[in-house]
Amino acid sequence: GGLYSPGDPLVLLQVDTLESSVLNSSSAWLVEFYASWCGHCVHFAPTWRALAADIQEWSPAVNLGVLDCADIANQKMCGKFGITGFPTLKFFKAFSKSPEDGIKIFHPGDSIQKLRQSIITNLEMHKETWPPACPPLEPASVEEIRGFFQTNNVTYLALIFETNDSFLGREVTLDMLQFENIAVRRVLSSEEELVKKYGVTSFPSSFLLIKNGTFSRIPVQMEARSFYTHFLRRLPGVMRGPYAPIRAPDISKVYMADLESALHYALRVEVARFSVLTGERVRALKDFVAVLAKYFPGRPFVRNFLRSVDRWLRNARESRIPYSGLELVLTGRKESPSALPALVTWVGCQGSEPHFRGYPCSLWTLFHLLTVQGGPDHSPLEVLGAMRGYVQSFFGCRECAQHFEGMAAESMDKVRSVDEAALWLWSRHNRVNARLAGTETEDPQFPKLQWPPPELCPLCHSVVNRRHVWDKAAVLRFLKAHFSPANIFLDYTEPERALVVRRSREAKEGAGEGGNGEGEEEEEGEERRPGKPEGAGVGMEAGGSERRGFLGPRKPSIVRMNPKMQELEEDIVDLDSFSELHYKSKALKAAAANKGRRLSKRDTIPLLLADDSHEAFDYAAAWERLRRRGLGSKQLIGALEEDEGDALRRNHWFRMLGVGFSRLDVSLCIILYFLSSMCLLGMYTFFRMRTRHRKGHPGFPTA
Ligand SMILES: Cc1cc2nc3c(=O)[nH]c(=O)nc-3n(C[C@H](O)[C@H](O)[C@H](O)COP(=O)(O)OP(=O)(O)OC[C@H]3O[C@@H](n4cnc5c(N)ncnc54)[C@H](O)[C@@H]3O)c2cc1C
Repeated sequence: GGLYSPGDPLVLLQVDTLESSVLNSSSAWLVEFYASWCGHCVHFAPTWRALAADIQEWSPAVNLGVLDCADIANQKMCGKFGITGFPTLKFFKAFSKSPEDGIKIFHPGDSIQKLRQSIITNLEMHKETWPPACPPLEPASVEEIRGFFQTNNVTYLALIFETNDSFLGREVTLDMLQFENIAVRRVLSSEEELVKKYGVTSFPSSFLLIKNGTFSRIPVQMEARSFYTHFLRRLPGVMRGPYAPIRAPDISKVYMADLESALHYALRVEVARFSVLTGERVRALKDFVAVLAKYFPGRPFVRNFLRSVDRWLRNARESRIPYSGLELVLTGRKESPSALPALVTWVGCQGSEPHFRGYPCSLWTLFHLLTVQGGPDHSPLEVLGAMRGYVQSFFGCRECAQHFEGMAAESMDKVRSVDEAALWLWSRHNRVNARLAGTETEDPQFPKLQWPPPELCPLCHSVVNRRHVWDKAAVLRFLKAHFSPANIFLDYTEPERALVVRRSREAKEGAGEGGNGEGEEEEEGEERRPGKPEGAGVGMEAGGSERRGFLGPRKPSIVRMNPKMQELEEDIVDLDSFSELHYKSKALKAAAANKGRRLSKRDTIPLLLADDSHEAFDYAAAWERLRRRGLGSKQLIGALEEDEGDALRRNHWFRMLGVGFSRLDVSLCIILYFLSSMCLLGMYTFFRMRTRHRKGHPGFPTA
């Protein structure tokens, strides 16, 4: 294997990603071309890795990458980039046009500091093609500082006074690139007016100017990069800007990034575990993709892509499909290859630790979403059946699959309408939530609640005889609104433009294959595409970290444990437990809103694209570990699974709802209108009577 791994904070380039990454990029790139067998490269790797960690905050002004020229697949590409010895470091200015534009940096033996400085020197060589994300690095003038707060919308300006040969100011400027509400400028010791104005006597030293006109010396133990950076990042109001952050997600939204990541993970990781798909798995995959193609309310190019995969699968009549064939369709040149992201990005499903939430959360979200997309005339079991098949055939958590299959076998076939299907899944998911509340799989910052909590849907909850009862009609309305396309937000999705560029590049690479393939069948593509396509790994998983169980205190489940009561009424919790739920959901909201944890885009987990399973983060294994440790809530499972959902017992409601919500809404409006008129009438009568009464008692004091 290569000298670097996906856990390193640099980009592992390959034959098919090198050019698309470093050419025409809005970032500058510094790439190490190495050979894994070369001793110098082995010695140099720790330096390069450390440099990558040291300047990772400089992205996206500049990115660091590596390419292993010893990999046969990359050899030609290394030739194209003029690599003759190893390691070779090449700097590509932003918007470089061709491989020849790479500037060789001749000192691979240099220290990290030297390399860092070399990056700055090269960044400064940009003229009209300055990388858009890179702040100005040139020394500030008196005029610029004088009008700074008039022309820049920031609260703070840090001035770093230094001699001409110092890199400190520029390093701190780049270190602060991802932070908003602050700017950093270097001021040269030769800039006498400013030096005098701030009374600077030693270099380097630095001053913090605030928008309100005040300024003070930055109080640091040492006039050094890390001290400045540490101080500046903690100023009130300074926060990560648009380049890095995934801010605390809003629990009332559904995020497309989660859904697209689920598609990617399901199709390119979970299904990829099987080198050949046969029998049930073929059927399950076909059903899954068919409902995606039909109902996934994605961006148009993603929908096109899903339709083309669906067409391909429908045409594959054999009872065995080698994954390699499907993979060509998923990454193949004509089939919108980049419609699926190459990374998973969890937004609404991001956990407070990498081993929490993520994929299973996104899978639930995806299926809830799909259940509410169909109209009343659609087959009620279409989506649920596809989910059942997918979970049974592919979901890596085998214990989850077993439980889910248990629930499905018990009552899924009693579902009679699309609305019932949505409610069935909602109620079964809540059972799972109840079972898992307080166990090791629960993210302490996202407690497993009975969902939707009152903050999200007050009307879904009511209290009868001091017991909490769901209003299922309201729940259904809520599900339809929450999982409607209008509530899906595109934050942190890869913009279509970037994907289109990648697509057209891949189309160019597949020269000779005219047409865009929309509406065409693709079987002939199988034999022709050379090389190993992206995503070829089997059974690989995201992230470098192992899934750890959270061994926090066991929280009480909110579902009442009395099995007798459950026989009568599902979805009823007692009121005390319900307050607990309420409290928990408050905590959740607080966690989401002000916990102060801003999730970083770097938390985005790059997928291992080779079969690097030793580092792989394997949900199945993790679940197995948890299982062996014992979830401690088996009794609850038993109790819960005994009880049969009563979603189907209130059929008259569904029939009534089946008429359509608009009519229901209109009736509600009329009732409300009537009630408010009655209220007004009542008030009118009351005041009239009072006036008459007063008239009769003139001595009564007036207010
Ligand atoms: C089919 C399936 C079976 C599973 N079985 C197990 C198991 O047996 N053991 C185990 O340890 N883990 C199981 N998991 C994983 C577990 O359910 C969670 O997905 C995981 O722990 C992550 O939890 P989470 O906090 O992100 O929320 P999740 O429970 O994954 O929920 C994801 C999102 O869906 C929404 N949501 C929550 N509840 C509902 C609801 N009732 N209706 C509609 N939307 C809702 C919320 O917005 C929530 O953030 C299963 C997952 C799936 C997909």
